[in-house]
Amino acid sequence: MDNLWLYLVIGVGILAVGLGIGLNLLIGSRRKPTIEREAPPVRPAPRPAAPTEELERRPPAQQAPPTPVETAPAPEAPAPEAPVEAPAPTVERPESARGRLQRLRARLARSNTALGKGLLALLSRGHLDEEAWEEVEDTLIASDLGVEATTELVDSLRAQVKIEGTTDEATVRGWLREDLLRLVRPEMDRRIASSRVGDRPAVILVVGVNGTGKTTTVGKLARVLVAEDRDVILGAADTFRAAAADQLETWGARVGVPTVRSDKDGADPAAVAFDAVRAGIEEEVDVVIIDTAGRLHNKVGLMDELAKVKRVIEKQSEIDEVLLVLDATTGQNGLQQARVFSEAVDVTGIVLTKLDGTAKGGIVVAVQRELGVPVKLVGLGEGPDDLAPFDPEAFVDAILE
Ligand SMILES: Nc1nc2c(ncn2[C@@H]2O[C@H](COP(=O)(O)OP(=O)(O)OP(=O)(O)O)[C@@H](O)[C@H]2O)c(=O)[nH]1
Repeated sequence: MDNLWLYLVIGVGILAVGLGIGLNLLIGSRRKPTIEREAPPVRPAPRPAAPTEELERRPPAQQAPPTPVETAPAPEAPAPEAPVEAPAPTVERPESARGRLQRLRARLARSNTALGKGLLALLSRGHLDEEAWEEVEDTLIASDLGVEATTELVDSLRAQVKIEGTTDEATVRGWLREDLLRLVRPEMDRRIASSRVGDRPAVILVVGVNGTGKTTTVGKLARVLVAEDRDVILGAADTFRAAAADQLETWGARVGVPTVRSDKDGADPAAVAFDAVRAGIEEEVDVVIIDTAGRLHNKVGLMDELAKVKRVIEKQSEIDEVLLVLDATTGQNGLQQARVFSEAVDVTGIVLTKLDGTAKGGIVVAVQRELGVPVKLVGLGEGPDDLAPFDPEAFVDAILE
């Protein structure tokens, strides 16, 4: 009988220990996945599968390899855990740069319809007296074409009307197209430096006052270049506005482009620009694009800072392109900004943003005359692919549509 009790006690003991171990295992296996499921680092995102060999050869700098995570075993049937590939973060393949302006032409036409239609209506009226010519002039001035270009255009039109003696709409449209195109200067070189120069990347510095769309433009430009199969690195040298680096990084991550930045508020922008160019050289990318601050305590401070950024970059590389971003809706203000910036840095190209929201397309001509450098890109909306290479013919056709 005593033995029976002893066996019973030992039996219950073994059962309890067994149950305890079993429970522990079960709870343990359920807890584990919550730790492992932590999101893998996604900064910066890898580039999308690219069709060219070049892209495969040169992954972007600081690219994090996909972190293997372990899947959680099904609770009902615990099975050995097998490592699997983390799902690749979605990286967008931006729209090709070619033909973007054609797609966006309707927007340009819509906002400049008053200019084109107004001019054509005036010019094909039949008898063109002084008052009518004055109206033509006013329409052109209102489009921000500038006095000089307006006078040239009106003189040319008057001469043609006098010689040909006709104001037939199709004929007038032809003259206008020719004259406007001449003013927009289709012969200017509008290519953007975006190919490696010897053994270093092309370096693009983007400048302009705050609010013109500078950071957005850098992000959109990265997309244009990625669509052209370029390897790009961004430099967030706008350290004045804390959120600018985050904004830029987000733009880059969407297309798998890394951003060199400082996490310190108010860090030295020249140092960030220097680091970005160094990363570009080390990673053998095609192009480094550097965003700069547009606001400082005063104009002199801003220009001094820009000049310093330029000097520091030039310690390791030439700057191949300085793009000045101007808001097309600001008219004379934009021209004034163009003057100030061109004194601090050699502007090589202009980006005119917000052309979708203004009838002042004439600013293209005015700003090119002011600086003697071409408009290379135009912003026609807030969408990620709403930045297009400037095409003089498509532009003039949109105005006269
Ligand atoms: N409609 C329209 N909006 C634009 C265009 N380009 C930029 N924007 C808008 O303009 C606003 C300002 O853009 P940002 O890129 O933040 O301006 P920023 O010049 O970098 O400003 P700071 O960083 O303060 O110097 C944003 O709301 C953009 O979406 C454009 O071509 N069309």
